[in-house]
Amino acid sequence: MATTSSSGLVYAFTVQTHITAMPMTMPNNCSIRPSTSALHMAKGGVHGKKTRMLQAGKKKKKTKNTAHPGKHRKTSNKRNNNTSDEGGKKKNKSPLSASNTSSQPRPKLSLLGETKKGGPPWQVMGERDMKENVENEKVRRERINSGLVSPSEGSGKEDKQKLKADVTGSNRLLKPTDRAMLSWKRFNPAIVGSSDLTMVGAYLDRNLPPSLGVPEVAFLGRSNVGKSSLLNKLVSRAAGDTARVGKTPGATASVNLYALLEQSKNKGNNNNRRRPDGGESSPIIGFADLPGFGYAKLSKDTKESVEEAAERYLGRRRELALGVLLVDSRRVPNADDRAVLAALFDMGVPLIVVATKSDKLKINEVETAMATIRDGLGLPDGQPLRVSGVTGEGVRDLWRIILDACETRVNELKEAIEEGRDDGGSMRVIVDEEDESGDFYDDVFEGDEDEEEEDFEDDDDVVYDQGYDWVQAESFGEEADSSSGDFYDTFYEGDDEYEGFVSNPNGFKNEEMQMSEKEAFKLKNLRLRADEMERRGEI
Ligand SMILES: Nc1nc2c(ncn2[C@@H]2O[C@H](COP(=O)(O)OP(=O)(O)OP(=O)(O)O)[C@@H](O)[C@H]2O)c(=O)[nH]1
Ligand SMILES: [Mg+2]
Repeated sequence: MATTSSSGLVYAFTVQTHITAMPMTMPNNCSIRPSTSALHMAKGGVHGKKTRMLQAGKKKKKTKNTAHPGKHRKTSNKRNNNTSDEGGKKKNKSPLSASNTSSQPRPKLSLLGETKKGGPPWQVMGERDMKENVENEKVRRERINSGLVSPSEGSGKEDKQKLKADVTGSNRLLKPTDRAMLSWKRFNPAIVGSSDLTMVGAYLDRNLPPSLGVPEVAFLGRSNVGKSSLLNKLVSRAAGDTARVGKTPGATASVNLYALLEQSKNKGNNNNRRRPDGGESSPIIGFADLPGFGYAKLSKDTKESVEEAAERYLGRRRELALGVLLVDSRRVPNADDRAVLAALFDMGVPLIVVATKSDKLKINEVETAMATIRDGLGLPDGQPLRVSGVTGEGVRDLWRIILDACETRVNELKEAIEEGRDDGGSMRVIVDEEDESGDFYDDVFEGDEDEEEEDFEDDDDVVYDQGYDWVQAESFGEEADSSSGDFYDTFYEGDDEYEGFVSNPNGFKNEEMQMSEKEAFKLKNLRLRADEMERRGEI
């Protein structure tokens, strides 16, 4: 029943009369380049010949392209683990471009949202697949009725065993040390709270922020576009629940790294930073709030170092799963926006463009505003995604895209490791041996199982995969009022010496069991659904 992806992970289990798990390949499948015209509108051009990434229109120093080509190749290849020394042989290459290295594979660039015209960008199962599933189920039932299969198969026992074997098998493809990368899979945005987000630090030096060992999502866009507010909104599920994501002019003048922590059973209690075994909560997704570009008030030097920090992060951060480019929904995209889009594209960073402050648009302005951004940036249908850091519009969709992108990035890294293109590096988090018992996770998951039963009782079309059942959760996305801004005062306080996460993984010793239980539950749910279809005479 469960299908494994080409890279071995058990993938999306999409329900809606869907009996078979489908690979969730959204980001790679949706690969699309921005239209050529849009790219060429970016000052400096697509290939970065004349532009630094965050400085649209600025001329690049010649020496960077000619005298030391290898320097930039090294930079650009970090993300893709490319050690080729052919740098400089080809002309017109972006110093940040991984795409121009011929001999090494690179992650496919994706602009999310291309999958289905008019439909959500994450739609993964077409009508044909659904029909096929229904046909398969039909055949299975006929076989049961005609006595061709054993009662145990009819009761789903064999299916369950196969499912378990599939899940277990694909889990085994991951080394225990890699499993920490999958922690986000159990994350449920429906119950996230601001206390789950912690600042790791602000970085403006030559080094990259410390690795959290988990996939990361970067927010970038013009200054004041709403990056921090949106990040806030992602983790603030109720009115007044605001994370400490900074806002003072130029506050985001460094790469501010946040960690979303694993969720504990008793939500909303700050003391739950500690697990029952005394260890600290581990991160499951990293969020980088990148410096806003186009911020006129910064001095030239500061601006340059800020841009360099962002550029370094984007070009080298191997765990970067998704870039979220924010544009103000009321404005026409400018050269900066296009240059950043082109640079991200060139670096092979999967990308979603979101139009912020959608609450400020009147209903009759929405369509035109979105079309203006789409045309201005050469985006595919379905983009930009409309979001509001005030009302929470688009936040659910963004979460889904983020989680999908995390999955894809983990798979890419895993493949790279398996093929010897990557040594694992910082994503290989050391597993704490004391966690072997898995008691903590038994405890956590006991409660979740019940929640799931409730969620899937209804007859609505449910589309979920790998625990993305939050799509249905009613508690999610409560409309909240605007954040006051007071909390920004404490933005930098006390965070300087933060060092909780880097070597604090806990692995998923019990993950096999949890996943097979989860899959078994889904199977049960599918059977109920199939029964209902049969009752209605649909199969
Ligand atoms: N109405 C409305 N206002 C918003 C929204 N998002 C942000 N704002 C406001 O826009 C201003 C800038 O928001 P920030 O989130 O600080 O923007 P930023 O992109 O992080 O800015 P920098 O860190 O300076 O780059 C603040 O006054 C926010 O309250 C939104 O969705 N709707
Ligand atoms: Mg900010």
